[in-house]
Amino acid sequence: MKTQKTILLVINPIAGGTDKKPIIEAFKKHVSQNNDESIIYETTGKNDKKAIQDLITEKQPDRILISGGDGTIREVADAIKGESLKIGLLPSGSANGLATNFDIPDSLEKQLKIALGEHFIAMDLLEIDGFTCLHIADLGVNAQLIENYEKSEIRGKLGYLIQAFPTLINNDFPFEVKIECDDETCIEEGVLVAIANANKFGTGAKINPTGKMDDGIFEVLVFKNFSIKGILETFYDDVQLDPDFVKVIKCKEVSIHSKKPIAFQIDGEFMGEKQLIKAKMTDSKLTIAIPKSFNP
Ligand SMILES: Nc1ncnc2c1ncn2[C@@H]1O[C@H](COP(=O)(O)OP(=O)(O)OP(=O)(O)O)[C@@H](O)[C@H]1O
Repeated sequence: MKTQKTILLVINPIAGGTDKKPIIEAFKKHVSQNNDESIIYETTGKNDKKAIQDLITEKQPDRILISGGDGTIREVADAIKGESLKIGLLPSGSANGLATNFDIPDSLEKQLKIALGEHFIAMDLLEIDGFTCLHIADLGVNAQLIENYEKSEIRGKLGYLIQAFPTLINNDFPFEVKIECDDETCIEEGVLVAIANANKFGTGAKINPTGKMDDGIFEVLVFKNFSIKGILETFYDDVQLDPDFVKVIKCKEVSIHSKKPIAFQIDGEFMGEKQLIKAKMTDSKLTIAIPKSFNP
């Protein structure tokens, strides 16, 4: 009988622009302390999904730890779709929206204990226009902000704030959308339409306080007001879900139509300008090791 476990680390060497040696060393130490076997796969940015799938077939790992940003987690989620493999998170990207949602701590030692621990969530996975979405996608002001931020030189929250003002003065906002959900169709005007499985943006702002990540349902949120103060509070603080400010629709499938092309993003990645977006809840779940204190 196989008693020794095999733990695969998928690590993105360029994520967050940081040196990954300390992560690799700490990973090896923790795995060997448990008398388990460690395997390391460094992503290349080309054909990683296939390489990860081949490694899984060959080595049959018991768990996959992921060190990178949301892009690397999405790559692994796509590679293991339909399999019941457990994953753990060692966030090291410039954007770690999913880890922020699970309150994963900053300390690498604590991250490793959680990632190799026995407390899990079976997280819902959304499919939006053929792409996997882990936590939040949106149309409008936030996606525009991400595009402007990607083009700018200033990083971190300050970079977002500096970009916020020209973004908000953009003539495209507010915009009108037709939303066709499970059994509801409505026309709304807003500055941001979010499709949310999670509660928080990568900035930590709790935009969807009633959302649960394992309930088989997602929320469509329409932020209606064109108020700079309201929008900034939405990004950086917890929002009050005042129905005058935000409409919330719970559903399993949605089509969102806009008369004009509007900036769109999935999990912090700018996807271009879109007029039609189709999102649905999938049957796949992602089993993720999370802190014991996390209450989904
Ligand atoms: N060795 C590599 N060289 C160049 N790009 C890579 C490499 N490995 C992965 N990538 C790319 O890294 C991206 C994923 O990065 P991820 O989101 O995990 O980290 P990040 O630091 O948050 O990235 P970003 O700065 O784009 O937000 C993917 O586009 C992937 O193709």
